[in-house]
Amino acid sequence: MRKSLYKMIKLRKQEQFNAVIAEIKVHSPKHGDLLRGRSVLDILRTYEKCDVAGISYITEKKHFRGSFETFREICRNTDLPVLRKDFVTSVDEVERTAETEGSALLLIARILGDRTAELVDSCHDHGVEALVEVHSPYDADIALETSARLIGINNRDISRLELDDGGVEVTERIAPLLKTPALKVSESGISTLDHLTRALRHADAVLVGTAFMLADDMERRVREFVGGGGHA
Ligand SMILES: O=P(O)(O)OC[C@@H](O)[C@@H](O)c1c[nH]c2ccccc12
Repeated sequence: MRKSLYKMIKLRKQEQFNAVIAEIKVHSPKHGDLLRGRSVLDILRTYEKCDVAGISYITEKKHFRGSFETFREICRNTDLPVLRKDFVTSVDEVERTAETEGSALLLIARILGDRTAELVDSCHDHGVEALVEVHSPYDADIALETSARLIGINNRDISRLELDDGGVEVTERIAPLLKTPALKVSESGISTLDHLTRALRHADAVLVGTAFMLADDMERRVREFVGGGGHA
């Protein structure tokens, strides 16, 4: 059964956790190798222990060294919803995602422009949730024209392939423009608890990769971000 990332974000919020989508990021253009000898499944187990809302994995090969096979393996090995990140531009890729246990697919408004709505509909037709990613007021308008129930605000400029640091001020600027019942996810460049608090003032969830992958004590770092859930 495919799990819903949308529902899991809502559930974590109800449980008074911070809704955190944790990215298993194996490589980044800026930091190079982020696995540092660990396995993808080890990282998955750590994230699972920490009550995250979902898992994100980048299948793009060239810049992020991802693989579709690893995405499948992650999906097979967890009960959490899994988001596939890639630079998807075709219905074929939506269909390929729908053949896995994956929950959601990233669609980047900057890349898809006026085809965004069509691909969102195609996701929904295939039972896959769409997370439409925006970075500018122009992208926000595109996202609002779609039926997406999840909108990601990327704090980094994806066209610069992560060579910028990205700032939470992007979320602060764009989120108020998104007048929609869709859930908002602040993505990228969130590395401190201050960034987290600022992002969650405007967004329902955050998506964090690099800061977790670089942490000396990953489990501790993720728990700090997820917070107490009322049990602390
Ligand atoms: O590692 P960070 O700064 O925490 O960011 C994670 C995630 O948001 C980022 O990997 C990302 C956001 N949108 C993307 C699109 C493609 C590839 C990667 C991404």
